[in-house]
Amino acid sequence: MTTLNILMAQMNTLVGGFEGNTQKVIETIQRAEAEHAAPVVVFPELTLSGYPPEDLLLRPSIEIRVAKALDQVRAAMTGGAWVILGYPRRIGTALYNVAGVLHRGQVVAEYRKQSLPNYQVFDEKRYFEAGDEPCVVDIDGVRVGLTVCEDIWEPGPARQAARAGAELLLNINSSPYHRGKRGERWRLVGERARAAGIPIVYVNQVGGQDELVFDGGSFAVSARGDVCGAAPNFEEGEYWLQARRGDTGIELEGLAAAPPMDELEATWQALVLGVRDYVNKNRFRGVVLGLSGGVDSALTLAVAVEALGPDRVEAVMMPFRYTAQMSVEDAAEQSATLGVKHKVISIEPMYEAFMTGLREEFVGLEADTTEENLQARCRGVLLMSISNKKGLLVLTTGNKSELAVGYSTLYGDMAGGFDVLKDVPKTLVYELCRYRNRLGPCIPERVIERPPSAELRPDQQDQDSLPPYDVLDRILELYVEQDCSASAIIASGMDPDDVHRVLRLVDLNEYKRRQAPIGVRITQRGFGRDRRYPITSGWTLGD
Ligand SMILES: Nc1ncnc2c1ncn2[C@@H]1O[C@H](COP(=O)(O)OP(=O)(O)OC[C@H]2O[C@@H]([n+]3cccc(C(=O)O)c3)[C@H](O)[C@@H]2O)[C@@H](O)[C@H]1O
Ligand SMILES: Nc1ncnc2c1ncn2[C@@H]1O[C@H](COP(=O)(O)OP(=O)(O)OP(=O)(O)O)[C@@H](O)[C@H]1O
Ligand SMILES: NC(=O)CC[C@H](N)C(=O)O
Repeated sequence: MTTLNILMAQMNTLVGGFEGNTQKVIETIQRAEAEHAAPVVVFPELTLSGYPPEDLLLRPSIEIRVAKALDQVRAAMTGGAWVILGYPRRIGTALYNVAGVLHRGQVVAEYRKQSLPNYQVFDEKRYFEAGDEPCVVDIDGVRVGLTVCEDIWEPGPARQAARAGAELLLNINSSPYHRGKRGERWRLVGERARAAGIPIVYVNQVGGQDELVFDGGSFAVSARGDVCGAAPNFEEGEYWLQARRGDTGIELEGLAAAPPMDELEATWQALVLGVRDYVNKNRFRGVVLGLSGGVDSALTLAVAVEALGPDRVEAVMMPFRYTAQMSVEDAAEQSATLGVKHKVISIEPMYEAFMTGLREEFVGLEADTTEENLQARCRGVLLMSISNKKGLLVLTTGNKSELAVGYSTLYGDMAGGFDVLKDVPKTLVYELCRYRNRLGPCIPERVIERPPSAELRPDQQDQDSLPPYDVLDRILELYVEQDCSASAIIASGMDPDDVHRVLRLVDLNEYKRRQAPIGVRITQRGFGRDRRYPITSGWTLGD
């Protein structure tokens, strides 16, 4: 009876980092060969280039880099491993997203991805041509079919592989996280396995890449469609399973089930991994942020410390005349609890200096949001100066609800490099704060309990100018994530005035979002690559 020892290489690659990625691939193959004579080592989609390589795929030297990396892998294959590896491959004038099968130093087969995703954050038709053929390889007596990521989201390719004789399907992936995606994948791949009548091994990459977080969670599904084992989410690792020939076909076993993870924990992990990889892969020493005593910066600090450790995180409280004493105290308390460097710098002198400089310009003009924005801008200048001097990335703290309605100041609290909560609605910010505090002391309770305020004028509260956050977030979810019209949102029971006001703000503030830093995507519709609206537009608002 044939047994294949399959290694799921749930790897964290660096986009464009061919040398490092290749080295990791080689080390993984060598470790696998030390365990078994002829292991099947399965890597994620576009392993050598990382995913998504975007316009690096258009650079003339891409082929040379891929060829060099492949040569290095082939030369290092001194044992009996079968390696399934992802890379871009030019054939004639066309570029394909391929899964190559390497054995004894040779590329013995190449499968060309057939379904090219071109929606949400995906843009593969800009770069790749689609393949149209199945690829089935005999690996030690088992007929193994190959597919690449989006292929499994459509019914065709798995069935096609089974018709071509595949008894087992290996699907290599670069599948980013969004809330609920693990369940979606399990159901979908289960259906495909049942329909094709063969088991499927699904190998995903892990790690942060700009706004995307790949959550790993590689898994195996039986021909009946049942998940028969899963690797952990959000962790790089190598996980073995066995494929054996049973009475009714190939059976998968030996992969333990990773403990279930609820969606709040998964979201927390996604934010942490997103920040860690962005900071480390861009070689920052650490991060700095403005800590106000409010929930957004409190949660941002908590994520940063989990991602990087307290020694790489600095918090700066920058009080002004409207800052409550409670805010100063709470910020200091959280910094002390987490053990981060905490600095207090008053913005009074710079604010006064700016107002003095503007005095003549502003003669006869009423005080308005200009003065409020100036406070935020003084803070932005201080944080960016600290960033420049110390090589620390400035984390901004704006959440999805604020970014949606433009409730933030350009070149003020929007100044910075990475917005941790960019895709986290305010109501979820609160849930995440409570989740974090259940793990151990972190955010002072008072920060979570008090009504949110930007403290830009006396006694200001966010809810003075916006509907309550639960209402706001419901409207935003329907409009931004589910593409509902104003009338559909009103028909769902929301107040018409609230709906019109919020939708108008969302549409008007496209210009602001276009200048916002990137941040971790955790929903199916973030304010990043998957929402592209014109700024200059004559479209009737809200329809
Ligand atoms: N279409 C367009 N294309 C390009 N630029 C455009 C533009 N429309 C306006 N602008 C520019 O943008 C400026 C207006 O934007 P900006 O300067 O940001 O100021 P603005 O949006 O007018 O004011 C900021 C708002 O955010 C609130 N806020 C600020 C800070 C923190 C928080 C919080 O709670 O976290 C809330 C604050 O209370 C105020 O309501 C205009 O003066 C103009 O220069
Ligand atoms: N006194 C302050 N000291 C330090 N940073 C501040 C201060 N006030 C505002 N900031 C920075 O500007 C961001 C926007 O703050 P603001 O208070 O205006 O709104 P917010 O969205 O309610 O944020 P938070 O919940 O963190 O207060 C804060 O998250 C923080 O990074
Ligand atoms: N790289 C891909 O083909 C990813 C597309 C796929 N639908 C996913 O999100 O998992």
